[in-house]
Amino acid sequence: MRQDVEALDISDVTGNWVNAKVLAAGIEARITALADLADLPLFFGRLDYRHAPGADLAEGASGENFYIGRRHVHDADGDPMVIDWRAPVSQPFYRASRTDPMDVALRRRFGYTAGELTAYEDEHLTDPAEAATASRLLQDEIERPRVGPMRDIVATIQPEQHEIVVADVSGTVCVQGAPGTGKTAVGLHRVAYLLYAHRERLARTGTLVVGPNASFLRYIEQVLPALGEMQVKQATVDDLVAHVTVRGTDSADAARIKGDARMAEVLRRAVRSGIATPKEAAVVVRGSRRWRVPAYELQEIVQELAARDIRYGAAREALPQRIAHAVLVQMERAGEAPDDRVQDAVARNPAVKAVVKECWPPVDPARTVLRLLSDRQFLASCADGLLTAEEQETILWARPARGLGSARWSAADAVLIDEAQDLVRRTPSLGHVVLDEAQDLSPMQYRAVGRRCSTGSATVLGDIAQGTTPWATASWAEALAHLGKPEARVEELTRGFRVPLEIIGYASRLLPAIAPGLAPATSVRESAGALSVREVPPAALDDAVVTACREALTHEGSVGLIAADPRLPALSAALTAAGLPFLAPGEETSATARLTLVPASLAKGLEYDYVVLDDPATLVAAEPDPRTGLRRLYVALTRAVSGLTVLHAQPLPEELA
Ligand SMILES: Nc1ncnc2c1ncn2[C@@H]1O[C@H](COP(=O)(O)OP(=O)(O)OP(=O)(O)O)[C@@H](O)[C@H]1O
Repeated sequence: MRQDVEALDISDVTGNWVNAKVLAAGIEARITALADLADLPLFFGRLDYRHAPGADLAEGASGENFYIGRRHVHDADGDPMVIDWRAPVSQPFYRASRTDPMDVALRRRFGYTAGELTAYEDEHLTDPAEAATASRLLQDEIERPRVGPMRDIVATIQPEQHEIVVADVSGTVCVQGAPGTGKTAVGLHRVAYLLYAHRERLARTGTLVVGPNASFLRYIEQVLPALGEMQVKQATVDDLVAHVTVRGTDSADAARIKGDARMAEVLRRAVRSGIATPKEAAVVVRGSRRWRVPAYELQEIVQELAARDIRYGAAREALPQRIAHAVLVQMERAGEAPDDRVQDAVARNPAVKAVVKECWPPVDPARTVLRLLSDRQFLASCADGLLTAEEQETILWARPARGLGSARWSAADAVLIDEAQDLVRRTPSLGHVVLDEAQDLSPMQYRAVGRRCSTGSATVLGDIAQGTTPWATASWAEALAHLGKPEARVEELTRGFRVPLEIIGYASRLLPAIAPGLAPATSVRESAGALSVREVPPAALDDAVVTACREALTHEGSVGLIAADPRLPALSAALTAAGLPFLAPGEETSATARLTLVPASLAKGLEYDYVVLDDPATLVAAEPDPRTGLRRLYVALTRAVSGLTVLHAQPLPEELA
C-alpha cells in the first residue's frame, strides 16, 4: 500500500503549484503513516463471524472471517486483508463475550515474539461447553520486558477500557483510575479512535494530549505514531500558557492562591478596570455638518456593551461601530442615505476614537497581571471581597517589577496571563483534548485547559490518591466544573495491569491515609511479583542501593531507581563510582542502557520492570506535608511491573509498616 502511494503521479491532476504542494504534503503524510513498523505484526486478531456483517440473515448468509490489525491493509485488487482495529467490524474483538457474542463464533488472539508469530488463543464464544480462562497472551504482553518508550496496547484492550476508548466524541469523560489501570494507554487509544471515527472534523479542529512534564511526554510520544496518527500535538500545561519566560518560583501558599478559581474574578475586574463612563458628548464633523452624540447616549452604549457576555477586545471593536450607528441614525433622520462605508468612516473619526480610548482602553494581558502583582492598591480594588488582606499580601511581589522584561514570572503567573488574555480575546478551541495526570492541576490550570476545548470535548485522566500539588484535586465534580465540563461522566478503573498483586497490596496500605474514599486496585497479574523490603544501616544505604540495582539488572528489561529529589547527587555519585551508567527519566532505554535514576518528583506516569526504592522516610520528608509525602511514596511504590526492592535506613512510615 505504501508503495502504491509512493508511486502516485500527481503532475496531471494539480492545476497550480498551491494544489500540488497541498496534495504532495497529504501524500507525504500518508507515506509516513504507512511506514513499516519494525517488530509490529500486521495483524493480532481474527474474528469468525457466524454471518457476514450486514448480510440479510433470513437468506441464510454464510459466515465471514476478518483479520484485525493496527492499519487497514488491502491486496493489489483492493480487497481488504487486514481490518483497522477501529472499524465497526473490529469492535467485537474487544467487546464480544459469552453472554453477548455479537454474532462472533470464534475470536482468535495471536501472540508474537520479536515479530515472529509464536502463539494463539481461541475463544469459541457460542460454545456453552467451553470455560472462560484468563488470557495468557495478556499476561505475557504486560510482562514483556520494557525497552524504549511506552508501547500501544491495541491487541489487548480490555472491555472496560474499550468502552472509554470509543465513548462518544461529543461528551467529556473523566476516568478515576488506580495506578497502572491503563489511564494513559486508554487516553492515547481514544485519540486514535476519535481520529478514525471523526477524521475530517478533528483534522480541522485539532487534538491535543496534555501531560505533566516533558519527560513524560517523551515517554508516551511514540504510541500514537505507532497507531498511524502523526498529527496529534502533545504539551504540558506550562507549554500551553507560555506567553512569558518563567524565571521565578512561588511559595506554596502564593502558588495555591494564584491557582485558586477566585483569581478568575480578580482578573476579570482587573481587565475591565479601565472601562469608564463617557462624561461628554462626541461631536463628529463631516464636511460642513456636525453630528452630536450626547453623553447619556454614549453612556447607554458603553453600559450595554459592558453588560454583554462578550470578550473585552470584541466589545472594544464593537464600541466605535455602535457610536457610528448612532450618528447614522441621525443622518437618516436628516434625510441622508449613508451606507456601510460611511459607518466605517465615522467609526474611524477622531472624536469617536477619543471616546473609545477614554472609555474602553486597550488592555495588555501581561501588563495587567504585572500591575496586579506589583500595585497593592490596584490588587486591593480588584480583589475586594474575594481575597483576604493576608492573601493579597502573599501574592504581591516583594519587589515590584519595573517592566515586562524584568518581571520574574512564575508558572502560576503565566496561567494568570493566559486567563487575562482569554478575557480580552477568545482562545481558539480544539476538537478534543486528553488531559493526563489531571489530579495535579490547580483550578486556574483547569480553566486554561478548558478554554482550549470549550467547543470540543475532553478526556480527563487521573487518580486522586496520586495528587501531590498543594492544590491537588479533592473531587472530580469540582475539577470538571473548573474545566467547564460539569456534565462530564466519571468512570472508575480499578483493574490494575502494571503492578503485581503483592506490590499493589503493599502500596495500598497507604490509601486510608491519602485518599480514604478510594477502593484499592486489584491486579490482573497472575504472578505475585517480587517484593523485597530490606533495612540497612544508614552508612551502608548508598552501597545497598547500588547492589540492589546490580541485582535488578541481572533481569531483562528496564530498571528504575527512585529516590527523593535531594538524594539524587549522592546516588548519582554512588552509581558513577560503581561504574553503573544511568539515564534520566524520559531518556530512551535501550538494550545497553537500562537503568534510570528517577527523582521522585518525576516518577509519575512512568514505569520500570524492576524498581529499587531508596529510603521511603526520606522521600516522604522531602515533601511539604505528610499527606503529600505519603502520596509521593504511593506513586513511587506503584511504578514496578515485575519486582520492587525497598531499602530503608530510617524506620518505614508507620502507615506502611
Ligand atoms: N489492556 C492492556 N493490555 C496490555 N497492557 C496494558 C493494558 N492496559 C494497561 N496496560 C499496561 O499497563 C501499564 C500501565 O498503563 P498506564 O501507564 O496507561 O496506566 P495509568 O493508569 O496511566 O498509570 P498511572 O496512574 O501510574 O499513571 C502500561 O505498561 C500499559 O501498557
